Amino acid sequence: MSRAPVRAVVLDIEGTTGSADHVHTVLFPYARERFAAWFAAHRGEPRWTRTLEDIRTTTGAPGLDEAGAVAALHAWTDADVKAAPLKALQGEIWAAGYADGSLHGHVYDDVPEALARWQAAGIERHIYSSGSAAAQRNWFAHSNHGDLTGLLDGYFDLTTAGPKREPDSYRTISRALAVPPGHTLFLSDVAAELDAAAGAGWQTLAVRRPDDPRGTAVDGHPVLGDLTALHLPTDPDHDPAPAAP
Ligand SMILES: CSCCC(=O)C(=O)COP(=O)(O)O
Ligand SMILES: [Mg+2]
Repeated sequence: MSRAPVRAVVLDIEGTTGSADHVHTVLFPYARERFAAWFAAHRGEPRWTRTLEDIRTTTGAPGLDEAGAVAALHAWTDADVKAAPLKALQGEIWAAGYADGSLHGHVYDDVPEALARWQAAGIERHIYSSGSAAAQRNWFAHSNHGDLTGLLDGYFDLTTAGPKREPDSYRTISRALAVPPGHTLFLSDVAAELDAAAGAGWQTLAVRRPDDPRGTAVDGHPVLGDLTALHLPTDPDHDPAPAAP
């Protein structure tokens, strides 16, 4: 069965466009070591109150104090829980690390060229990650290949789309993009995310990097080792920039 031409590519970060190892051994510890200092530095400010409230709501513990909130952040980090307050605070702490040059985002060598190829073909390019949209943007703005944000059209996260393993999240993105699901391609290293996207009617392809310790297979999905050979046919019936009426 032939597939509809792709009008939008949506890409995962960790394990797909960038190194999962870099996220887990560089970014996560960087934020983990700074949660307590962040609370101490911002005590009593509106963002301190808002963050504490968000953590209380997410943990279901209305009486949680600052020390309890830091403990929850540590526990979520250690278990890689995709909790929105954790992702927001990680993004804020990482931003300072990018700004002072102590952090960079890792992007695999084939990714900039693939994004540029799709851009030239008039195909939209969006990121969907559990990291906050601000964290995603900073990752690509401060990557090992320089500032790649000019190759990307937008960023979806837990707060704007929802969890990555639920088809409804992909339906939300489809509405935001105004691109039909069948014309949207999702690339990820995680079978459950690909299953959810397929459940929303999207096209899917798995990506498993050769350095991934989980091996090269992704349950039930055709797999690419990189994006070099992913040449997407353009849609002759679709003008990505229609003239104003
Ligand atoms: C640069 S965004 C940081 C990645 C992150 O925090 C994360 O949890 C990765 O989630 P993903 O959905 O990209 O697997
Ligand atoms: Mg991933």
